[in-house]
Amino acid sequence: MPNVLIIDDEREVCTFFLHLLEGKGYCVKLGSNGKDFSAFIQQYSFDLALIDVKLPDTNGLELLKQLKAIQPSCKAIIMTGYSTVKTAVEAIKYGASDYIEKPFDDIDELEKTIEELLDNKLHASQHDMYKLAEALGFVVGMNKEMNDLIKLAYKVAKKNVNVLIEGETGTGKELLARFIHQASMRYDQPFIGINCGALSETLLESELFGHEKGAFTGALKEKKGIFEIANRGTLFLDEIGEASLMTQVKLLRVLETGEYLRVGGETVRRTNARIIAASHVNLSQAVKEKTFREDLLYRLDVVKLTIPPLRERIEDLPVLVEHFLKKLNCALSFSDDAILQMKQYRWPGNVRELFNVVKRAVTLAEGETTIITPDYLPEKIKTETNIPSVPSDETKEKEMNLPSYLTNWTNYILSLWEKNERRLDLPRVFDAVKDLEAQIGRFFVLKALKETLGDKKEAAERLNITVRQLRYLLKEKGTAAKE
Ligand SMILES: Nc1ncnc2c1ncn2[C@@H]1O[C@H](COP(=O)(O)OP(=O)(O)OP(=O)(O)O)[C@@H](O)[C@H]1O
Repeated sequence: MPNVLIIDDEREVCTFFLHLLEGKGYCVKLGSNGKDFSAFIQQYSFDLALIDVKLPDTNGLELLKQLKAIQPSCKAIIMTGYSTVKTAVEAIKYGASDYIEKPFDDIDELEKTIEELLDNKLHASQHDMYKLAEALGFVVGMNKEMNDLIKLAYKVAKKNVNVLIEGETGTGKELLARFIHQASMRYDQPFIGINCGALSETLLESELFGHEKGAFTGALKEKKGIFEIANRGTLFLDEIGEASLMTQVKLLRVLETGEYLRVGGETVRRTNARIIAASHVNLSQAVKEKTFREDLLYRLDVVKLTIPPLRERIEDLPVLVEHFLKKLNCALSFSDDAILQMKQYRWPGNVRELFNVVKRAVTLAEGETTIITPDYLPEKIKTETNIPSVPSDETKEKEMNLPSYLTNWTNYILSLWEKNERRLDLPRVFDAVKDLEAQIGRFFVLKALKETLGDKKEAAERLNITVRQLRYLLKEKGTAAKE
């Protein structure tokens, strides 16, 4: 019989779950604060915990972290009010299986979610997730960050929240947006994309909101905007960072109220389109530079998904190449050294650039050979080598991705080893070795900090180093290397 823990300070919520779950034969424990949680978690082992975000003495995220540290196999659902949806999405990143919004208006859906978690159907739904990605030609690969990203995307797809996708050009932002649309309840409604950078201000406004006849010179007929066409579907606002400040104000109004006016119109119209916005520039930075409105960013990034650049998931290059060869219907293959060379390149144009390189190589090689060697690669790929990327401060929270760093590092050293060139820049190898030491130190520190909920002293003790060394490994400013 599954053991379920409910932590909520609203009596009615607790009573509701007690009736619902005891009726199914589950064993239910009720608590109303962090203290109750600690007492129960020491005493019993749970299969599922439903935790409210807002509690009188703590918040649900803290409890979730403790739960995952003490009873990692216990599933968790976070309960939230609409205004705390952002926190709920954070919770999924910390290991919650799902979140539910209060008040609960779809009890059947709620029961289904709970039953699926307890029956371990999560695995089956992940299977569906990979099948959907495959059907859309979206290669997920082995990279942990990409896998976490797609799992989060799949979970939030079913919720009616706006999503912001950030990532360098060509990383697959639009493909991910399509994946979210297909995984959502809106899959049978239109998915409409618009590039906010490609149109002038007036045209963009008229594309978004539509216009009335005679609204401006050239507006000979009335026209529906894409907010109207994508109603009940998904609206993909690509390069949102390029929208003018005026357009941003108008977008903000629609996002706040769901209402808008056609250009030159007076009738207030409503839209129920779900917004997925994408940007290759970092919008928080754009806010600092005053080119993007903070209130609009707040509305858009209820869920933020950042796609890593290809060079940070280079272990997946072979499977992407394989996928593109299939897509091109081509029986050729790449030689090992061609793949190795490609792994050394920085790929500023990311997956799109990779696709173009594969297409070019296939065109050149067809009729000449069945194995594509480095000779068929562009000159820049043959000459440029890529030092394994050092995780930036901004990504340090989410990465925890030691295996992928180690794979990159090993590939890099092996490529130098196997290059068989007469000259080798040994100091570069030494730099890479130094980098390896620093990064491994940092990965262990980040892991320890996660386990100690950010307590630097405790983390340093666990690692047998001083707090000062720990801060140095985190590259905190003003910390000297040695004591
Ligand atoms: N994970 C992937 N699997 C398969 N194909 C991919 C993947 N990521 C990107 N692509 C392909 O790369 C190309 C660029 O992808 P997409 O247009 O989604 O990128 P983007 O980030 O939206 O680009 P931009 O910033 O230039 O708008 C497309 O042809 C897409 O199919």
